[in-house]
Amino acid sequence: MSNIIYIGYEFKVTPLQPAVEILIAELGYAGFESFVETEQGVTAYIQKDEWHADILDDIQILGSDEFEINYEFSEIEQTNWNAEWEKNFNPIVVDDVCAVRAPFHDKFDTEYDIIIEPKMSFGTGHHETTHMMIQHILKNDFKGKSVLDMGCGTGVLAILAEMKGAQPLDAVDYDNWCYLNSLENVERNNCEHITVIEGDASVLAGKKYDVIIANINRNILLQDLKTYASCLNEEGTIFLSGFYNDDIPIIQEACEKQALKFEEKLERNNWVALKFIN
Ligand SMILES: C[S@@+](CC[C@H](N)C(=O)[O-])C[C@H]1O[C@@H](n2cnc3c(N)ncnc32)[C@H](O)[C@@H]1O
Repeated sequence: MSNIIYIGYEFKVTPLQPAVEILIAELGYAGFESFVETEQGVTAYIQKDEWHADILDDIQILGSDEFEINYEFSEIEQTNWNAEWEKNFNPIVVDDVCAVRAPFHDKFDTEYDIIIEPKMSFGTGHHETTHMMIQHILKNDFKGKSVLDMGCGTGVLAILAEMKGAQPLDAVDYDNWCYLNSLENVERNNCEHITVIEGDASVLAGKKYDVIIANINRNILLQDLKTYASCLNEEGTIFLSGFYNDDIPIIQEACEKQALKFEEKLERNNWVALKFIN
């Protein structure tokens, strides 16, 4: 079991919406990785290693006159966290086709039914970027394709890609907790073709894929795009998310440098998920 220490911020928000939604989006961008919506607002978690005293300086909604937002924060033992999460995880259904739910929820009558126990890792499908990446996967052909899910979180995207016929698949995350959680979820969903790897772009040397899925964040994508592109087979496809509309020009420029051509954009709440082909 990983011994990562988290800092948890309990935000009390009045009125709740749309403030909570905006707050979660801004905190995600600042490096917070998990969120539990509560009756009074939201509790947000960030790894202690990623935290710094000015972490909330760029969270603009905290300065808004339209909402009252108070917060307290404290260090959290990761293991104390699961029960709270379980109480607050609602299942979601994307485009009436793909359900993402916890083991304790009833089964949905959808074509794809993914069971995820995310605990501390990102990827319940609640986040706009996960939702849009699921939409991209649903719309595209994965039959017989080799796939890399970079920054796999819970493994949800690799699991859906396998359900759509992809194989073999690598699901990579540098966070030990996500690595362990993806292993669990892969097994829970009876996936047989996914190899879960703990690491960053350095584990990709010499590997080749037909499709790369990377929902991470703007800076990591800009840093590692060249490596991803070098792993893409001819006529391959790459899906990128974890950034905002305003970031499109810089991401697109980086992709064009790697001879990747823009194909499609999905957008939710100012977050985007882009498709490029080579
Ligand atoms: C936004 S979450 C996406 C999770 C999941 N793929 C989804 O769509 O819900 C990004 C994930 O990338 C991982 N990550 C961040 N930087 C990374 C890096 N340099 N290499 C590998 N994984 C990374 C994080 O640990 C996190 O699990």
